[in-house]
Amino acid sequence: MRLIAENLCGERGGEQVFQGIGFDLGEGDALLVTGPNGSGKSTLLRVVAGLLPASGGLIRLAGGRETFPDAASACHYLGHGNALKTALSVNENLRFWQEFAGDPHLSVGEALDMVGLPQVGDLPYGYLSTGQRRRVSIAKLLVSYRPVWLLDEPTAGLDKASEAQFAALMGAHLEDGGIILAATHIPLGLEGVGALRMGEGL
Ligand SMILES: Nc1ncnc2c1ncn2[C@@H]1O[C@H](COP(=O)(O)OP(=O)(O)OP(=O)(O)O)[C@@H](O)[C@H]1O
Repeated sequence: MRLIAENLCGERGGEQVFQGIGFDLGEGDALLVTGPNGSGKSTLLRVVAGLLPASGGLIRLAGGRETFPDAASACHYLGHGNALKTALSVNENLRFWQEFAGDPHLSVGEALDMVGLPQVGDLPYGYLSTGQRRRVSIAKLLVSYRPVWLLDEPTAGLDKASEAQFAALMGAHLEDGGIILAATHIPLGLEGVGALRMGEGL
């Protein structure tokens, strides 16, 4: 399977934010999207996730169409917000997302182990610290299978140990043939990955 963007353009509030974006990512590939604030990194990820329409060009999958009818259906999207309910327990939140997304992968307990939070499942999500909340959000990537991970500043709020743990999870996803498209201001601890610089040439 490949994730391909061809001459992709995006806009916000009727204003062109980026244009002419192209990439071709195969199994095991990661692309880091960098650029100044407001250059369109989040907009690009939201277009790929199908949350915003492209204003030009296209995003498509090559291969894997029998399982995933379009690019968005092959993606997990980790945005700035964690999309978890403060009043529900951590387990309830993750069970919701597993049922909603389908394609169960790791169990909720296994996913919490993988993000180093084996003991918090029964706590209300709202009791957790900022970094712990981000780690639960990362666990969402693990409870259902999607080959493409779209990550918007995924390490925001993580301490150094959690950053390293997440780098290992991303590395394992790539080794398993996954694809990562990540917007970030800081290195994510992945080696040999591509780079896309936004905010130049508009
Ligand atoms: N909901 C919105 N309505 C209108 N304009 C928006 C909206 N969200 C973002 N924009 C504008 O779109 C442009 C790109 O924003 P975007 O969030 O994609 O940038 P970014 O590169 O991810 O920035 P940052 O590094 O600050 O996260 C900015 O000029 C921003 O003001």
